[in-house]
Amino acid sequence: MTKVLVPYYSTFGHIYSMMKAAAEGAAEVDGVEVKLVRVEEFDAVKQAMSEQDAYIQAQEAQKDVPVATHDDLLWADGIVWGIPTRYGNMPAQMKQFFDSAGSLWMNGELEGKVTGIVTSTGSIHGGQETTAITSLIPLLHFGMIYVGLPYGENQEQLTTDGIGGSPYAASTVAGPDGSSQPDERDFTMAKRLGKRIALTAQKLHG
Ligand SMILES: Cc1cc2nc3c(=O)[nH]c(=O)nc-3n(C[C@H](O)[C@H](O)[C@H](O)COP(=O)(O)O)c2cc1C
Repeated sequence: MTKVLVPYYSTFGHIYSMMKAAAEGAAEVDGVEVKLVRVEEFDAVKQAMSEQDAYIQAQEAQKDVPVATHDDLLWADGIVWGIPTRYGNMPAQMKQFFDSAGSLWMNGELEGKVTGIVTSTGSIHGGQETTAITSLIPLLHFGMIYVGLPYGENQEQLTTDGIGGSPYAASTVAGPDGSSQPDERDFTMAKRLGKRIALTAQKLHG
C-alpha cells in the first residue's frame, strides 16, 4: 500500500475543503491509502477568534479530523500540504509544525517523500505563488521531491478569471472577507495534484 498524508491548517475552511478534494484525488489511485490530518491551532488564536461565527463554524466542521503528528510524516510516502497565506508566507502554525520536526530532518527521515502544496489567499495577487515557493524551501531541506501543477494537465490555469492554480501549487481565492468559496476548477486542480502525488509516490515507493 502506498501511503499519502494530507496535512493542512485552515482557519476559515477554504483550505479544508480544498484538501478534501486533494485527498479524493489521491484516493482514486488503486493501492493508495490516504490520511487527512490538521495542524493544531494556537491557543491564543482560539481565544482571539472565540466569538467569530465564520471561525467557529469552520472549526466545528473540522473537529473530527485528527491532529497531525510527526509519526504521520514518518508513515507517509507522499504528502500534500494545505497551507493558506499569511503575509505572503505560510502561517506560524504550519511553520511550528515544520520546525518541531527537526530531529526527523537531522536523521534524514523525510528524504525521498513526494510532496506538493495547496494554498489560498484573500485576494488574487495576495501571494499564492510566494506562499508556494517559500514553503518549498523547507520541504527541500527535508529532502522531499516536489510535484507541481503542470499546465498540460491543468489547462484551467490558462485564464484571466480570478481563480487559483499556478505551476507551483493548486490554490484558491477566499475573498478579502473570506466570503468566496473555491471554484469548481480549483477543486479539480487540487484533486489532480493529490492524484499526481499519489501516482508519483507509488512509482517511487511501491
Ligand atoms: C494574519 C493574516 C494574514 C493574511 N495575509 C494574507 C496575505 O498576505 N495575502 C492574502 O491575499 N491574504 C492574506 N490573508 C487571508 C488568508 O490567506 C485567507 O483567510 C486564507 O487563505 C483562507 O483560507 P482558510 O479559510 O483555509 O483559512 C491573511 C489572513 C490572516 C488572518
